[in-house]
Amino acid sequence: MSRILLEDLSVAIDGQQIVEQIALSVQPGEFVGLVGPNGSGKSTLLKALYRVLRPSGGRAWLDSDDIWTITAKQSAQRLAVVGQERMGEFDFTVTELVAMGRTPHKGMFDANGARDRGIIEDCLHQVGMASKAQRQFMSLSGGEKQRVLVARALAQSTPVLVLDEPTNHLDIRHQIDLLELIRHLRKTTLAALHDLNLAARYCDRIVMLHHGRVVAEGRPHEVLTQQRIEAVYEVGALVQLDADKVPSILFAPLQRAATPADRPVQMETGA
Ligand SMILES: Nc1ncnc2c1ncn2[C@@H]1O[C@H](COP(=O)(O)OP(=O)(O)OP(=O)(O)O)[C@@H](O)[C@H]1O
Repeated sequence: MSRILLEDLSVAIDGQQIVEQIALSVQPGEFVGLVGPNGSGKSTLLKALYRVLRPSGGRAWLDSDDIWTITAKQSAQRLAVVGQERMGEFDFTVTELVAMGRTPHKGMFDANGARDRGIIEDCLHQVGMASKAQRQFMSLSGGEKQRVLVARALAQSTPVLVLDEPTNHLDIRHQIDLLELIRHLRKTTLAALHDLNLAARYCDRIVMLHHGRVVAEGRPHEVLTQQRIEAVYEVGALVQLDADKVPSILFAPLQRAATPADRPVQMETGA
């Protein structure tokens, strides 16, 4: 089990601070959701963690190692990523692509052994893509591609997962399936998520960014309050807590939610 710790982490692009002095931890086996409006710095922060953008200040630790001081191979053995970048022009079958996840565990010329093949098959099953194992990746739908990229990350067999909008392109059933899977795996997971209701239901903790800074951190019901959502996202929000204190949120344009008559339409109970 591994722990992520960001200490005063800042990232600048072209001399402009994009995220500033981020303090954040993900404990072993914890699933932490990174939320915030468009442009708040979620991807930038994650890129500093998965070694695409070098921090301009502070440190990113993986247990007792600064993530920027270990080798790429060591990092890939410990931390798997589903980023927002799409694959280039090269085409592979689904199996070939997921097999790339095994690379950090092998020597340069090692072929996939029976154990690797078993892991690849298992990961494809986990994301519901086993039936398309022989398809060309480029021929898949957006959601199918996303699930294959998740399978590749799982095939890396790392204790840590870093996911940038992993539910991108997925229909609601596959969003739920994926978040159920991530929660069930109990890896140390930091994921940027846009859907606050799903983040509330599946994350152990939520960190909210705004203008490149952490504005709130804690359990979902502590972070996702009406006042905070309205201030940060500039939308009206009605927040209800269930018996387990899991928030569910109804949204509306801010000005329309200001008066009770204009609040979001009540959910029909069917009763
Ligand atoms: N290469 C770049 N050059 C200039 N500005 C950049 C670059 N990459 C990111 N930014 C800016 O940094 C800010 C944060 O971007 P980032 O992608 O981290 O936000 P985000 O929270 O992930 O947004 P979204 O929810 O839209 O994916 C944005 O204003 C973005 O325009």
